[in-house]
Amino acid sequence: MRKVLEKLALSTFNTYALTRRQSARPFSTSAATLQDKKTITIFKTIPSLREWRQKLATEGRTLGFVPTMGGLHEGHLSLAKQAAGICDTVAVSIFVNPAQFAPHEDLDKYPRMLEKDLELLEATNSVDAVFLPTVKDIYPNGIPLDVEKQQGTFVEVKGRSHQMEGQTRPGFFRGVATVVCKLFNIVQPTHAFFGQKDAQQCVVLRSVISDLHYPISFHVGETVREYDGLAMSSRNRYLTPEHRQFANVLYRALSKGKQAFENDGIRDSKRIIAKAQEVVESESETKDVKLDYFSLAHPRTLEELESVGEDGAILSGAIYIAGTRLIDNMLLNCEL
Ligand SMILES: Nc1ncnc2c1ncn2[C@@H]1O[C@H](COP(=O)(O)OP(=O)(O)OP(=O)(O)O)[C@@H](O)[C@H]1O
Ligand SMILES: CC(C)(CO)[C@@H](O)C(=O)[O-]
Ligand code: BAL
Repeated sequence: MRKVLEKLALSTFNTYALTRRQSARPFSTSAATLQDKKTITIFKTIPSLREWRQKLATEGRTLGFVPTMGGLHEGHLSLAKQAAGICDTVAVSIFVNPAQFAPHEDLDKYPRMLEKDLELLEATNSVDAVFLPTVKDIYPNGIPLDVEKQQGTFVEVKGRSHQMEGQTRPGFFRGVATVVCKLFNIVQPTHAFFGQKDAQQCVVLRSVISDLHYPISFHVGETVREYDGLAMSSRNRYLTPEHRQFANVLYRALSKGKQAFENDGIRDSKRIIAKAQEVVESESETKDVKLDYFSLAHPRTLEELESVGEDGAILSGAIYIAGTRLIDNMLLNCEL
């Protein structure tokens, strides 16, 4: 893999077939298995990706797309595997999108580990193409983090972007919707895959697809969790071993809220949220945990609910553990 990446850095070509380390395979591996092994092609420019995409179109193949910001974990890999189960071909993008970070947020320290990411994707045997655009390609006008200074075209989803995550991160969904539209226009997938962990993002992007008439089927993958319930997230890497020990507090809190709904039949929003709050507040007294918000929202409009009705609800929250922001959610009798 290191050789491949060196080649990638040095070469002036646009696309690269990853050479498979066949010599590292067990002697007993059958010819059929080797033939079935996918070869990942890496695209670093928009024209090279478009050329590949056009060829797929002439062959009438479906294309599943998993946009990511890298720092990959099992959550991302599960989306790639889900895509491979549904689509003929799978593309993953890795692009740390400046437009979704506020000036005070963690753009600079966000995990960047391309070599490891490619190894993980290769091991899934689910991915055909990886797209690695540059910031200049995606934002030809530049992309200052201060929204007031930005130039060019941006996509806003009104009514779904200002609450929950959007209250603390006001420009966040504008940045997400904008980059995802750009990526959709470049990659032209037939199917797109997003994780339930980012529930509001799913609702916002489902609206984008429907409002802007993208001919793309939208799929949501279940949240993949660590052994103790902590939702996998690239930002979990920021946690020290000490903080990691209680980082599942948000999961425990949301589980209490969900239990109140499912086992005790409680429908009143304040009472469900109070159950979750109790858990975080009791730990905040002794540990470096701060609650940002809990929300009980309608699964499509994201309006805050007074009580859970027949459409169900998204119970979600965000906390800070020693300054690291973690989000999670549970679905009460609904789907995204
Ligand atoms: N635990 C998870 N289970 C399933 N999907 C996930 C999980 N974590 C992230 N995803 C999905 O992977 C895609 C790419 O997410 P992203 O690269 O931002 O990773 P992340 O782990 O969510 O990082 P962050 O720390 O920025 O929240 C998104 O659709 C996201 O919802
Ligand atoms: C969808 C996304 C890749 C857009 O940058 C990002 O918000 C993410 O990884 O969830
Ligand atoms: N998965 C969401 C990416 C972000 O927090 O920027």
